[in-house]
Amino acid sequence: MWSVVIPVKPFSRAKSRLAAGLGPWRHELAHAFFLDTLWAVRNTEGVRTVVVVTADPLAAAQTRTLGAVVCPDAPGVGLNAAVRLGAAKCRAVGPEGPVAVLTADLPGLRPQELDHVLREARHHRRAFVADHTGEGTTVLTALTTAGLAPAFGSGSGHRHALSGAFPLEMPSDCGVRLDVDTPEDLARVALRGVGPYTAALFRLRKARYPVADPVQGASSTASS
Ligand SMILES: Nc1nc2c(ncn2[C@@H]2O[C@H](COP(=O)(O)OP(=O)(O)OP(=O)(O)O)[C@@H](O)[C@H]2O)c(=O)[nH]1
Ligand SMILES: C=C(OP(=O)(O)O)C(=O)O
Repeated sequence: MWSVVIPVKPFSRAKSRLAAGLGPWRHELAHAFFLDTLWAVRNTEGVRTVVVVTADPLAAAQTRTLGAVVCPDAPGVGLNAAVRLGAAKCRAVGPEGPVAVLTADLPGLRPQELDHVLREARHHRRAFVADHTGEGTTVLTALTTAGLAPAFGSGSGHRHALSGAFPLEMPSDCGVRLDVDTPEDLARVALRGVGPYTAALFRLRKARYPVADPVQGASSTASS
């Protein structure tokens, strides 16, 4: 059984690369992306413990509501330190076992995809899934929490590979590789299909988002 760590920065500071195209709505999107990621993880067979590392009070409250464990983030220490805090929390709640770290911006993630990734990752001391560009990382796994050695950040896919993590091959258009950083990423994942929270937000705000509406399938256009 797997432990999963999901690091989540405060929604008010999230998705700066979406600012140009989406302005203040990016914070709502970051929130919906997190909920869809957490929902998919919680519905993945073989996942026992989910630890969300965050300083955001709303993310913390909804983490508890969805039956996951909150690990308070230390302000200003950055993503890799947050991942290490989450790994330590997994050890604390125990028992020690395999752990996967997922970014919280995977609104197209499907439980069966993550199940496949975790089954494959079982064969490797350390493994990762590159994002759809091949440059970043959306999932990092290790058979023990001490073995994670996270190196997230720009170009992390190459760093994880160079440090010995096995690259798990997944189609570039599957949800586990479709993290959303830019408006183009948002259009890509919207066309593929998003989880219930992001889909609901699209319907609510579809006049604001210049992307295909995953529910209607039509292209949303600003109506105001
Ligand atoms: N707990 C925690 N999570 C973080 C931190 N920095 C990034 N994350 C999370 O790590 C994942 C990747 O984040 P980034 O793509 O670097 O940041 P972002 O807010 O999604 O996008 P940008 O603002 O455009 O960089 C997301 O799930 C973030 O919420 C941090 O310092 N602490
Ligand atoms: C933190 C990462 O995500 P991004 O590239 O979206 O910053 C990463 O790929 O390691």
